[in-house]
Amino acid sequence: MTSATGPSGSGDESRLIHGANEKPAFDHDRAEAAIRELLCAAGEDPDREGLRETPSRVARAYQELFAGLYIDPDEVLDRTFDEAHEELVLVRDIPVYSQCEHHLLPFHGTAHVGYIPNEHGRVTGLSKLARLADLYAKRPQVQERLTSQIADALVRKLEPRGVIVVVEAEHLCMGMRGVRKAGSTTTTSAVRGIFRSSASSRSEALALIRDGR
Ligand SMILES: Nc1nc2c(ncn2[C@@H]2O[C@H](COP(=O)(O)OP(=O)(O)OP(=O)(O)O)[C@@H](O)[C@H]2O)c(=O)[nH]1
Ligand SMILES: [Zn+2]
Repeated sequence: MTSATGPSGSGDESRLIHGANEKPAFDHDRAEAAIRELLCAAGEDPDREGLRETPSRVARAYQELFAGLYIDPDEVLDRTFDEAHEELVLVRDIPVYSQCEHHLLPFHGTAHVGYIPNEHGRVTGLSKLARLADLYAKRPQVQERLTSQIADALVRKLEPRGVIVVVEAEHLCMGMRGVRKAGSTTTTSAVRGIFRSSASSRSEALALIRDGR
């Protein structure tokens, strides 16, 4: 298992998350022109009937696939509440669809996100863990950074005793091209706090992630 416990990588968000009056947006027209150009580069005729709408359609699709660039992760976790619970909270098998930033091809699989609340019992809604995974996935990504960004956002907002994130994914850039190892999967983990310092806490959480009991 690759352990992604380092800093959150090169995903500098300050470029994209501005103040409320200055919302950055996906440039649909520019993306559309780029896709048209790509089709031309491939020797296709972008004006033939089947392709006529394609540049605009692909631009809309990428707007959706990269939507996570324009959402502030801290806002997703803004609504926290106190609940007297100081044990593990774990959401398993969150489907993730992302794109590797090297080839802009999909990698997809599941994320498992767990944390132990701090002594005040600061927790967030379960759906927010899935929203967090989703928004970081909807960016040009590498799996290691996706994994640690989810963990670091939870550390920032919940100040929990520990966080564990495991992502298992198949990269189509390794399947449909290049080395052509379809079906191979990559597992990455990010552990923070008690899950980093205590091997037994980490093993317990990993067993729950693996078996669900
Ligand atoms: N660590 C990591 N590597 C990734 C991820 N997604 C894709 N890659 C790898 O990024 C690497 C890019 O390698 P390059 O040699 O620059 O590109 P390439 O010639 O297209 O490489 P091949 O895929 O081996 O054909 C490849 O080894 C991919 O498998 C990811 O999430 N994490
Ligand atoms: Zn790739």
